[in-house]
Amino acid sequence: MDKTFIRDLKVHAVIGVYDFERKHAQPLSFDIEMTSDLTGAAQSDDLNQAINYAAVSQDVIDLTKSLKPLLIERLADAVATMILEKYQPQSVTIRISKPDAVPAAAAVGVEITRSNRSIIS
Ligand SMILES: Nc1nc2c(c(=O)[nH]1)N=C([C@H](O)[C@@H](O)CO)CN2
Repeated sequence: MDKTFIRDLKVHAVIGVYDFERKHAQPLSFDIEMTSDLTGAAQSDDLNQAINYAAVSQDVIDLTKSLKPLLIERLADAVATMILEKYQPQSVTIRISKPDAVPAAAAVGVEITRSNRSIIS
């Protein structure tokens, strides 16, 4: 399946369970993969037929800055739901890294995959 991807999208946002994390924004990095058939965009050469990765990036930044979640899992799920509903890929995989959370680690975080079927109930 074809993919549109965003790699290492950097966002500063409030996230975390501890008091000190609620007082200051911290860096996050997103890797996002969206599967869809890209044949229509390729044949038409029309951005409207594609998943606009610049628009997705801005929506991810805006949602992340406004949500201020405790858990990175909640953020990942909210971002996946927004992308599925607004951009209609067949599936989306979101990996979010918190590079400053555990000093001994290069980064910690989560990766989730959601498909359009999984949000239809
Ligand atoms: N699975 C998770 N574990 C932890 C999270 C999280 O969001 N998901 N968050 C924290 C703290 O906020 C941490 O980032 C501070 O070091 C701990 N574990």
